[in-house]
Amino acid sequence: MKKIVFDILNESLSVKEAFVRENADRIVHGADRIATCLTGGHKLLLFGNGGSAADAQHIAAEFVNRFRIERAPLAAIALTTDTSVLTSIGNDYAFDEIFSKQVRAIGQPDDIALGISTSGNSPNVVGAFKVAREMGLVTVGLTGQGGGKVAEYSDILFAVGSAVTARIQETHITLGHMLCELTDRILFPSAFDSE
Ligand SMILES: O=C(CO)[C@@H](O)[C@H](O)[C@H](O)[C@H](O)COP(=O)(O)O
Ligand SMILES: [Zn+2]
Repeated sequence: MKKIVFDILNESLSVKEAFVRENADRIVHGADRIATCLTGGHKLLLFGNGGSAADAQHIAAEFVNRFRIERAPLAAIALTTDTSVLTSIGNDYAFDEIFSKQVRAIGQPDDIALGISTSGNSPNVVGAFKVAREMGLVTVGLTGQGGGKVAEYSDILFAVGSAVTARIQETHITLGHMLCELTDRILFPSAFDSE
C-alpha cells in the first residue's frame, strides 16, 4: 500500500511538471487576459461539475477575497453555488442548461467564462461555452488530454496530458493558483516588493 502512495505522488508530480513545461507561455498569456478583463471592468464566471465545481468556487474565492497579498477585491463568481438557481433550471429546463442560462443572465461581452471539465465533454460546460462565444465572452477551458468538445469552444485551452480524473484535477487547481498569483503580480506589482 505504501508503494501505491508513492506511485500516486509520482504520477501527480509528473503530470503537473509536463503540463507546466508545455504550457508556461500559455499560462502567462492566460493571466494577462484575466488582468486585462479585470482592469477593463469585466468579470470572471467560473463553472464545472463535482470536484471541478469545488475548484471553480475555490478560484473565485481567491479573486474576490485575497490570495498572497493585500489588494482590492477582484470580480469573479462561481456559477455552482446558488441552489435555487441550479435546481430551478435543472428541474424546469435541463441540467445541461444550469451554466448556460446563468451565462445568458449575467455574462457581458469581454467577461471571461472559465469552464473546468476533466473529460472536456460535460454538456453543461460545453453548452455554457457555446452561449459565451455567441455573447462575446472570452472562453478559457481547463480539461484533460485532448480537450474534448470544450476544446472546440475555447479561446484559451489548458489541456492536462492525462486521462486520470484525479491527476487532471490536481493540475487544474495548481494552474488556478498560478493564474491567481500571476494576475496579482500583473495588477499589483509593488505589493510583492516586500515578499
Ligand atoms: O472529483 C471527482 C473525481 O475526482 C468527481 O466529483 C468529478 O468531478 C465528477 O464526476 C464530474 O461530474 C466529472 O465531470 P467532468 O470533469 O468530466 O466535466
Ligand atoms: Zn476529485
